[in-house]
Amino acid sequence: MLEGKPLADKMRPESLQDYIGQSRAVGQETLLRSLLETNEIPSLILWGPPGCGKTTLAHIIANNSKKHSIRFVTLSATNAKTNDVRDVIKQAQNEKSFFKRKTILFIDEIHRFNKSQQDTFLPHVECGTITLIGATTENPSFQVNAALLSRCRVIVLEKLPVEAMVTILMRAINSLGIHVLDSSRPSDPLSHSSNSSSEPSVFIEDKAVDTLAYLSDGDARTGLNGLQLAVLARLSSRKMFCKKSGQAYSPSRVLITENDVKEGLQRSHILYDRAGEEHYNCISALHKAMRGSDQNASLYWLARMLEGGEDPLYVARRLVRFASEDIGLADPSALTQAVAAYQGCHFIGMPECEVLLAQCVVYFARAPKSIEVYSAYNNVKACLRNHQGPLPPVPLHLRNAPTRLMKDLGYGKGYKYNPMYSEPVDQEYLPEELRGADFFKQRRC
Ligand SMILES: Nc1ncnc2c1ncn2[C@@H]1O[C@H](COP(=O)(O)OP(=O)(O)OP(=O)(O)O)[C@@H](O)[C@H]1O
Repeated sequence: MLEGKPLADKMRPESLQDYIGQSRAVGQETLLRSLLETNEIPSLILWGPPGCGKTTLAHIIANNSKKHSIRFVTLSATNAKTNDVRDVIKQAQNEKSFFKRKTILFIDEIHRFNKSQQDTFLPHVECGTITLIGATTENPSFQVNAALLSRCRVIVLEKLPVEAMVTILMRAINSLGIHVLDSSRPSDPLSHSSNSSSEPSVFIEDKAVDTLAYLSDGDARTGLNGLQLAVLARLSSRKMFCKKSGQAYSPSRVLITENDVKEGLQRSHILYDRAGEEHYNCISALHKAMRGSDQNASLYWLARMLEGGEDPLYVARRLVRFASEDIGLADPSALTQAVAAYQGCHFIGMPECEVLLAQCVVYFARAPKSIEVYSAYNNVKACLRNHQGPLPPVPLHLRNAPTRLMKDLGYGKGYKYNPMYSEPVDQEYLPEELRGADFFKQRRC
């Protein structure tokens, strides 16, 4: 059972009965549930974080539709070309006109198709030649053509909660024949049960299951792969031990501990809590390392986040902020670099975009730093916050006077239009009571 395909693939549910959680999207009372049960599948966009069950839900729909002789075709936007899409559409047209058979087209990672590729489906979804099911981890409002989006029902799938993760892991644990040890009743697992088969009995601590469920951060694939690696690592270390000590490898009992699952997770997915504290700790460490001009530490914290599955756009957004907050006018092109890195990440996604972020992070670590604008702006904000009473009015000479009445009220009166003067113009731009304020030197409010 542990050899060959990843455990996550082997455990993929075949029907809605085994599909855990996501009750808001496909619970008993939902519209989608009734549509699926009556096999009235509308075009759908399944939107949710990695490993929450988008592909699985599409597979369940596929199983259902095959029973009703509906064709189900899958394409992945990461490698499909526009021609592949055209072929599928042509085939769907033939099936519809000659055999009256419907086609459901599932496109994984639909956000990776550009807008014109997405346009290819539009008329065929509209006239019912294909029912489109797209899966995406990205917000479809930005990633899917508005016209296509308006013809699809968007189903939002959520990160799987810890309890759902425990259920999914327990299903795998049971199907692998692993025994769960109850930590409230400590006993030696090696004397737990007799074992007459040629396979070793595998035990897992209950707290190891909880830890795995918690650290998988709502991603069932990560959890199942972590479990698989922990079991395989334990079994092979047992074999190694027997080999080294010259003992014959005999059927025995193997215990998977909390540490084993942590190690298993670390291998499949660097231990990193994307939603929790670790996320904020790492981004803060990256920011401080760049501020301190330490290029090695900057790269290290970047890699910790990306290898741990962090959203590259989250990091890129922080870089945009850093460019102005910490580098500012000491190197104004830093902001251009950051925005370009953000757009690049947006275009190509992970893993290709990692080097864009690395380039930007090293550039920032090496760049001269200035907080001049950042501090001055903070001084202005403090000035506004601390102001007592009503804020001063905009001086009349600085006001625009688009109407006669405004002119009559003195708007714009006495304003000196700078391009008309060859000498520096003596003119006040701050309200009267702030005259002489210098936010760049110190607060004066
Ligand atoms: N709701 C669920 N119930 C039971 N098992 C699930 C569920 N969601 C995911 N799984 C398990 O996790 C594995 C990965 O899920 P799936 O491929 O559906 O994720 P996904 O949302 O399509 O992720 P990605 O965006 O990374 O492709 C599945 O093979 C299945 O074993």
